[in-house]
Amino acid sequence: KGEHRLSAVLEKHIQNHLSDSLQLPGNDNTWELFAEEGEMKVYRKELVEDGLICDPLKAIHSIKRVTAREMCHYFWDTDVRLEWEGTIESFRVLEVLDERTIIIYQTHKRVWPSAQRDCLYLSSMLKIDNPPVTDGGRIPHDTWMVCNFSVDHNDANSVSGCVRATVEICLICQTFVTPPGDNRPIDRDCLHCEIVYVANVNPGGWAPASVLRAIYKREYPKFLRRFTAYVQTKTNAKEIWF
Ligand SMILES: O=S(=O)(CCO)c1ccc(-c2ccc(C3CCCC3)c([C@@H]3C[C@@H]3c3ccccn3)c2)cc1
Repeated sequence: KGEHRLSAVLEKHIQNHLSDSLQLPGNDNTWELFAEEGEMKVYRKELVEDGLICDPLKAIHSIKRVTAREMCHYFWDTDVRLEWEGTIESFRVLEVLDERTIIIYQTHKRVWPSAQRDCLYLSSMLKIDNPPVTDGGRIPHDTWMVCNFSVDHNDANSVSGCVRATVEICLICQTFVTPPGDNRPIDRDCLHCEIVYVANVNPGGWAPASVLRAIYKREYPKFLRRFTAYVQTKTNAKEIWF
């Protein structure tokens, strides 16, 4: 695993997510369930910082026939980003820190009446070796994570007029395998992946609370629905990638 100038700060973000993002929101009453579709449950908290809506979001979901590595790979890999991400207008990889850690500058489609937003963040994908066992004590086959958090960078000649939003986002995925029994090979029907997606987005500048909360309410469930369906389709005919 490559060491780079941001390895230490990345490690801190990873440890924070492993300790708090894996806490399932159903267990405590601080999270409000605001969208539910089948296995997908989306929770939020109301949080205002300096007058800006920074509502933390946490989603849990169970996706059949895919592995944690496949989910994280397609979430992290910028080659396919525009195939599933519907809210970004453009993005550029500014720097490659190692084979699974990059720095991205992206602009989001403008949401009237607020100004257009851009984001500048480090994105890293990694395998968690000693996986934290979620409650219920079931043992995952393996655990992968993608961590996206805002950083500074000189080369981000930002699009004029954009307000810089800051993000702290994490996707943690665990593969569960139900052996088919009597020595049959494992196929995709034996797999499912349980994910926790957390997103803390600070819009970086004023926008009407009602507009932002409407965006969050619409965009997050849409993103989770669209992205998970994308990975199921993309991997369906492929060899299982643990
Ligand atoms: O999971 S990721 O890493 C995937 C890589 O793109 C990620 C997700 C979302 C954001 C994000 C950044 C800024 C804003 C702005 C727009 C107006 C004011 C806030 C939003 C708003 C919430 C809407 C949104 C929600 C879900 C998905 C996309 N958009 C979201 C960034 C990264």
